[in-house]
Amino acid sequence: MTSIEVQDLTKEYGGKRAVDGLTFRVLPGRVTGFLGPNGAGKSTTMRLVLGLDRPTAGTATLGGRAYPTLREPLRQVGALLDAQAAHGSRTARDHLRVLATSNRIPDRRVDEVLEDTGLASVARRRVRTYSLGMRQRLGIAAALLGDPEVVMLDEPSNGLDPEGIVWIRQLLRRLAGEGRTVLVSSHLMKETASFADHLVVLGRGRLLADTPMRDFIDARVQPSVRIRTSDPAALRSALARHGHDAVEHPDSHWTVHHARVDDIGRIASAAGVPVLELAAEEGTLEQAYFDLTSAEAEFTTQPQEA
Ligand SMILES: Nc1ncnc2c1ncn2[C@@H]1O[C@H](COP(=O)(O)OP(=O)(O)OP(=O)(O)O)[C@@H](O)[C@H]1O
Repeated sequence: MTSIEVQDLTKEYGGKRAVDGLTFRVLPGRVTGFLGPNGAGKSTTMRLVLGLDRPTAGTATLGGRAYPTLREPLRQVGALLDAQAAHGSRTARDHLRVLATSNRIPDRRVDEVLEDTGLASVARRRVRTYSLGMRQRLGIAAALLGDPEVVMLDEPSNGLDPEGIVWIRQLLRRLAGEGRTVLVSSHLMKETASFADHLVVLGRGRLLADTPMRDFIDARVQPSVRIRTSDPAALRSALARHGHDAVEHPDSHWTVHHARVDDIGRIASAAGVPVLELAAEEGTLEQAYFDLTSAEAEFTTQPQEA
């Protein structure tokens, strides 16, 4: 199977570095979430991998080969970069047939991907009548047309309805399960957490993290414990005796920060505190991401004077 290799990659636009000495690999069999603030260089990196732009320095290859040297590129890598790319006056089916013919892909794949992306019933409508979500689906259909080993999608959930969001999650998991190399950029942290195994995070064109998603979160967010009791005074003093600080919430549950659920359970039980509810609160990708990128954002929102 094919991986994406980015090596010492740099891209300057008019002296400004959009991508700055990047090195990472995207491996087959897992979904890699591609994260970073606006302007971090995600789209530029994808464009460089697809040969749509030339690097100032370094290389971006697929299975060791530069995109322009691939003999039948759509069969090796499918990408969604810009959902507006399809010609508005064509039907979705014609758009895909043109792509299939020019890449020597059998016509039956057109019907398969239309079916896969839920567009079969609207395939004879002109693309200009499509909603943003339908265009996204069409872009994904085009990316999958050549049954490629590598799939790169730039913000695929954009414009999708709730059902579409569940669909894309399942699609990405399936593609990775089939052993493909899947790179997906997104600004939606809950979404990314639901489909990614691994993360590559950029900030100002540089690599900030290249790590399994679970490790990324665990390294940055301390776990906490949620607990509810009918005897708050007893809970508070039992926790205090063990050096834990607890915060009470209006709905009468408590959060114990920097704590593990096993330890808090034992403390409560040993002190005879009646426990109505006890749960581990895992750190979220969103918390970990903000922890990493807060100092890196290219555009930070300035508080407005009232
Ligand atoms: N064709 C171009 N000409 C000049 N500057 C560009 C060009 N393309 C990208 N840039 C600049 O390169 C930087 C990286 O942009 P890029 O679109 O790759 O970021 P991104 O991480 O994809 O951002 P977003 O999350 O907003 O899509 C930005 O400062 C952007 O303005």
